[in-house]
Amino acid sequence: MDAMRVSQLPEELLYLWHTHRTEVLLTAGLLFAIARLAVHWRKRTSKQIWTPLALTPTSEKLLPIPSAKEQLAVADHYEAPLLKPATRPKPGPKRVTGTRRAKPVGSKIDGSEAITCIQPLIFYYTLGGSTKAYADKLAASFTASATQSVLAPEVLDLAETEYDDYFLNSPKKTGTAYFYLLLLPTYNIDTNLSAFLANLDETHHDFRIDTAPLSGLAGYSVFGVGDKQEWPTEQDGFCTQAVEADRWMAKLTGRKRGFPMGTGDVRSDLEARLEEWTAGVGSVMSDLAEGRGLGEGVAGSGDAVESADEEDADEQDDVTETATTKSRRKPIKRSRTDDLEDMKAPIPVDFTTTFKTSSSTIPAPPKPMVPESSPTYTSLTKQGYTIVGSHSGVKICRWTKSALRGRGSCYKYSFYGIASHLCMEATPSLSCSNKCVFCWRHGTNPVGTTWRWTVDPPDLIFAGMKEGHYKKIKMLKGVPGVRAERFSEAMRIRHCALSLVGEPIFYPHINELLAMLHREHISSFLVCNAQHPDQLATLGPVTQLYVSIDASNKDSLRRIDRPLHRDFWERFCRCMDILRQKRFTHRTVFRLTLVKGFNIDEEAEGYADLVERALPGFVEVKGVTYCGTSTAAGAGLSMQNVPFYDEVRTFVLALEAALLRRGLDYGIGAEHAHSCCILLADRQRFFKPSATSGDGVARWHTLIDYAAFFRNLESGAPFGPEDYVGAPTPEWALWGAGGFDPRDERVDRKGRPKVVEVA
Ligand SMILES: Cc1cc2nc3c(=O)[nH]c(=O)nc-3n(C[C@H](O)[C@H](O)[C@H](O)COP(=O)(O)O)c2cc1C
Ligand code: SF4
Repeated sequence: MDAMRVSQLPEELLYLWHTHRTEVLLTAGLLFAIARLAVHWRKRTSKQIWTPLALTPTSEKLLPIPSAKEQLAVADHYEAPLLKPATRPKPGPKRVTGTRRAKPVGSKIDGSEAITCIQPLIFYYTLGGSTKAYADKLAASFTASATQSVLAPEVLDLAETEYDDYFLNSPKKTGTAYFYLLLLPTYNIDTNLSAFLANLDETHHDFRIDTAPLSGLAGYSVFGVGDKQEWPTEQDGFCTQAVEADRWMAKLTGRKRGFPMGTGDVRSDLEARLEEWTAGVGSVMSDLAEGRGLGEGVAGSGDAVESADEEDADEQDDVTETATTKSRRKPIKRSRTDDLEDMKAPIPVDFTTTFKTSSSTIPAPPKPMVPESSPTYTSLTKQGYTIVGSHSGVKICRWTKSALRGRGSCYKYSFYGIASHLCMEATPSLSCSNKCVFCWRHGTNPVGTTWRWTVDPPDLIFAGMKEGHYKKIKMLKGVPGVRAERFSEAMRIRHCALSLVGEPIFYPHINELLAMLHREHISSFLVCNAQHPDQLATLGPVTQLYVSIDASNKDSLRRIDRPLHRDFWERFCRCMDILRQKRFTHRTVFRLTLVKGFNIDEEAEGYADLVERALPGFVEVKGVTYCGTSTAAGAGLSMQNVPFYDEVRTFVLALEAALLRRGLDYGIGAEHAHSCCILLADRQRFFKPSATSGDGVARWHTLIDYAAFFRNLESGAPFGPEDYVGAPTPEWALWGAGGFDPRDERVDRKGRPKVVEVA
């Protein structure tokens, strides 16, 4: 029986298994999981508590848990992650944190190290000996004027100079900052000078060397000695090696051109040019010694706003320039608004928020038009305006910069002989009584039919304008291509265009301001908008008096000028009659700004009627310049409204014909294709035989004899525009010749030479 039960046991077990296998398996799995968890928990606990510190004798003894401080102290050895969960390093480039310190460019001269004196070093190169003689003369002049802060110069012959000592590293002496003066002739043959220039080039491009190894210098300036008889212009080769040296030095010093490069012709003006340059360089070194730096706008020494052109030039000069060098300056967004006068001032500024009209019946005391604390003030200042007093402004126009670089003046040079680098553009009233569609200011400027602001005295305005203008000119001294002689000339204002923004005639003391200009022999061009007949009637002497004629009839004028005065047409017509009277005492000009779709089509006859009514001496016809702002676009203006030069020409011919039909003898006296501007002039008065030529041939005489204007004015006797007619209009400015002075270099937007095409 027992044996039988035993034999049945496997079967029973199998049966039990089949019946309970699920429970058995589940129980086993659960037990296994509990066991695993227990083992795992034990491991963690033991790791946390029992792991001995490295280098500590191993023992089975329970060790105390180290404090956080202790853990940090042994961080290299202790396995910290269980106390502070480890963060996995993110894949990707290693991130370096911390503050990057800016390299102290020019810190020596900007005060991080005390500089007690400037040491000028005069480098020269010579083959024939003349440049050495000039270098010695320069040294003698600086030695004579040496002080404790600007030392007597050392003179170094480049042929005997170790380049690496001076052009790879700059000399170092505690408390001394060095200023390099380079006097260089030009040779179109291979000389040591070519090797010197090649060395500068190599240093700049050597990737092992900082791109500006000479940035520790206080500054530098180059003077070129050349021969204009054989090499009349820079393009022909005049002083090209000096130009090249100047360019390399700008790069090697981190743009520390202390004074514009000077050039002199050995056969004519060298002595005079060198004298000017010496004076300029001398004053810069004195400024440096007195801690005033190189001046705003010169890289490495301050505000670079006005040096935007340098960036352009460098891009064009050196396409391999590194990002490091470029990143020194923020690219400056150029607006197309530089030629302010052309477009009635085109930068949008919100004046409206500042001047809310009071609902009170008690008249509020007058307020400043543009207070210093206003956003308008900040905005205008940022855009390069200098706000003078509380309602006047001054700004350097792009033509002034262009003329300083020998790249041409504005149309007023071709028509009237005004060199742009001698001209100051300003206004004594930023406010106006129109909202012209082609003006950026509409709806945003302080407008009004009467003057309702505080009035600044004219002497304050005049002094502030000059100060602002000269300050801006000085900012340009480090800009590449600025010519030393033009820079020196620019430090004496000869002309003032009162036309920047607003309505100059609105200023209650306009006559006093004009008299102040004239007393300093600064000629005056005043532009007004034919809305202030009373002020026009009482206007005193002006060298040239403009009236903007933006439309030929009432409807068109309302559409385009959007005047504030209800009686705008009556005012306009009265101004025409006053101008007719004034033609005997003033040189009067109509300025027509052509806006396609607004005031060109079929208006020639209407304009001819206005000319017949006012009989201006001249009619300037100019295509509008689109300023590309949203405000202009909001006024319905786009590039489509800018006429082509051909269209301006066609219009002028139509106007000339319309005038002739009325028996008015006007003809085309000059043109400036570059500004899309053409000048019609009264033949009776300005087309005549020249007094100087003596050949009896009649010629256009649109230029002004400024000296004669002041002579007449100071004589006290009555005089008229015929009394200060200048020399004949230059051949290159006449109709069909284009109007660009061939002595200037014409360049495109990138500074490349441009071929002048004329019809
Ligand atoms: C062979 C030769 C080539 C010259 N090439 C130029 C030139 O390309 N551009 C220029 O402006 N002057 C040129 N010159 C004029 C010299 O720069 C000028 O005479 C200068 O005063 C020479 O200076 P130095 O006497 O110190 O050597 C050249 C003169 C010579 C003799
Ligand atoms: S007249 Fe003077 S301000 Fe006007 S565009 Fe010419 S240079 Fe500039």
